[in-house]
Amino acid sequence: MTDSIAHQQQLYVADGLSDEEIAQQADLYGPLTDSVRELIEIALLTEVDDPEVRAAMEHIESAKQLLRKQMIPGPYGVRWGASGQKRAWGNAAAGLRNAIAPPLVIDCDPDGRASTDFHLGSAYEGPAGLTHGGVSALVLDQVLGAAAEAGGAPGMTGTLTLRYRRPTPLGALHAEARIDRLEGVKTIVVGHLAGPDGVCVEAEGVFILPRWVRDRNSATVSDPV
Ligand SMILES: CCCCCCCC/C=C\CCCCCCCC(=O)SCCNC(=O)CCNC(=O)[C@H](O)C(C)(C)COP(=O)(O)OP(=O)(O)OC[C@H]1O[C@@H](n2cnc3c(N)ncnc32)[C@H](O)[C@@H]1OP(=O)(O)O
Repeated sequence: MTDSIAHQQQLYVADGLSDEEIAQQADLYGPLTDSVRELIEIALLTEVDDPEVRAAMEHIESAKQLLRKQMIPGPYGVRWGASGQKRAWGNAAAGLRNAIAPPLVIDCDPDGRASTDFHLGSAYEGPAGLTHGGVSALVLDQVLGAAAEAGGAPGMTGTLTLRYRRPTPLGALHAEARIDRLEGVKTIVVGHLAGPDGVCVEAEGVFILPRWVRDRNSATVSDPV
């Protein structure tokens, strides 16, 4: 096994937190993330002058110093609490603690479907006034991956194919996906991203459970993990 796979495995952690402790953490850090996300948008659009910018930067510096006092070494990884509740809070598309994430709140169905209504602000701009194509890919990767996982056939993205049919506006958007078929260890998922005028991006993804997980799942209990 390579060092990078061993490192990756260590970032999937069962930390045994109770649902109550998880809710407390979500209540504490969720609003912090929302506030930082808002700050990104404000920093992008503000037109205040020199003194205000300098004063704001001093406040931001103080906040950074406060928050830096105690930190996990990072990255956040994926964690499970005592009840099996999963926290991918560092996830770039959906992480509760990631201010870069729009964030996506994804509804999942065990029949292998996932959907989300979300909002992209000015921070996700590509062409003038429109959503960046890479951000559309980020959203679709996550939603298609969530459908695969919801249907009990999770995996990492092996291939993601996109067709950008019409420009994607910023603002209120919708994405959805469903498992199309299983081919051995591959889960093929289809989906799309839509704006108010209809489908903007169509997607097909091939999700594959990595070999190291497949090997572990097929190991007997007496085998070392
Ligand atoms: C403790 C729990 C652990 C959980 C583990 C994770 C599950 C995730 C669960 C939930 C996710 C929720 C949502 C997330 C959404 C976002 C996802 C991302 O952003 S993922 C980041 C971007 N993707 C990568 O970085 C992949 C990098 N590539 C790899 O790691 C490998 O290449 C991988 C896993 C894709 C395939 O490696 P192999 O060693 O398992 O593959 P081989 O055994 O050689 O092939 C198996 C079959 O797959 C085909 N295949 C291999 N690579 C393919 C590819 N790139 N595209 C299409 N098919 C491929 C092969 O032809 C073969 O097919 P034939 O069985 O013969 O029909």
